[in-house]
Amino acid sequence: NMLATTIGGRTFNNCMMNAAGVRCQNKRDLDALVQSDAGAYVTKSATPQKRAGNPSPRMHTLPHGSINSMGLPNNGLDYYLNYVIADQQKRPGTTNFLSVAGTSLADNLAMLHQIQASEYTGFVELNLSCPNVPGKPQVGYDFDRVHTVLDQVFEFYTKPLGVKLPPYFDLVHFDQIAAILNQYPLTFVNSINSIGNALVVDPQSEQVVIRPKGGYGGIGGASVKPTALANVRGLALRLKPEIAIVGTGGILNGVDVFEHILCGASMVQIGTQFGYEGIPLFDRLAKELTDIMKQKGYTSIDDFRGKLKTFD
Ligand SMILES: O=C(O)c1[nH]c(=O)[nH]c(=O)c1Cl
Repeated sequence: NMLATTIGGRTFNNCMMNAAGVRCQNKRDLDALVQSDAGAYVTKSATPQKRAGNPSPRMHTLPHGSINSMGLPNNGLDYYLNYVIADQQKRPGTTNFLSVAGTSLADNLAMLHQIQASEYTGFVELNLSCPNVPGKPQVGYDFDRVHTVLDQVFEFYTKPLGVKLPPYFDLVHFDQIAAILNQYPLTFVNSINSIGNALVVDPQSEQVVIRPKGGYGGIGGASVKPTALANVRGLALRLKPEIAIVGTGGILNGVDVFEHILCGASMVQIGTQFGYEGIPLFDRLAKELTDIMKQKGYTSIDDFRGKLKTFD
């Protein structure tokens, strides 16, 4: 079909899925994704143990996007690992994404050892970009740390793995992170996570809109699309072809999916808008994207992936 895509030798019948953290924290949410037209699902980023996360209000939505400082609330790795293993037994041949976000290198390594030893055969998304754990810097902004983490992970981890990156805002940083990532057998890179530590103010109440960190949180939604596309394109132009790109950020409509693919994405993830719209989003986006492709005479996303033109 027109929306099929392949990453790491696995074929998905739809190049669209949820972004980690949105409507994917419990079995009910994940079952809804399994039943939907999404090409895959990703589970809420897991820590080794169940975690309550930051105090509420910790998420706020606005016309042009969302701000969140959830603080990694999740049911713990066992919950999600059991879910994805049960699902792969029920639906052999399907591939999904298990997201892990340890708050320390030791936690990340422990979780990956557990997954390596398990019968899980799907993808792992190693989240190096959570901006909301108080006192914890984003690994993705410390290039030496990224090197260390990936060195230690690939000492033992042999199953398909990708990393979730924060947005970068300097072409030199695209060069630097790509030079590191190209040294590893990564299956994919997911770009971007929310734009971290933004501040939303309510002028009427003269107050911030979320409790944690004095109101600071990660931004998602329409306003981050130009940054998301810049990162998808920046990585597509620099990463070795074996590393697929998952494009995340600012997708509301089919045309936004089209733009992410044009910039080099093989799969796209939708967060903020999926939070608003729920499961019907995937049918709407599939129809809108298919219509765009038909108007342009494309029959597969391979026809235009990465083919963004410049003026020269
Ligand atoms: O606060 C969160 O749970 C969170 N929020 C985000 O916007 N990105 C992340 O990776 C995570 Cl882990």
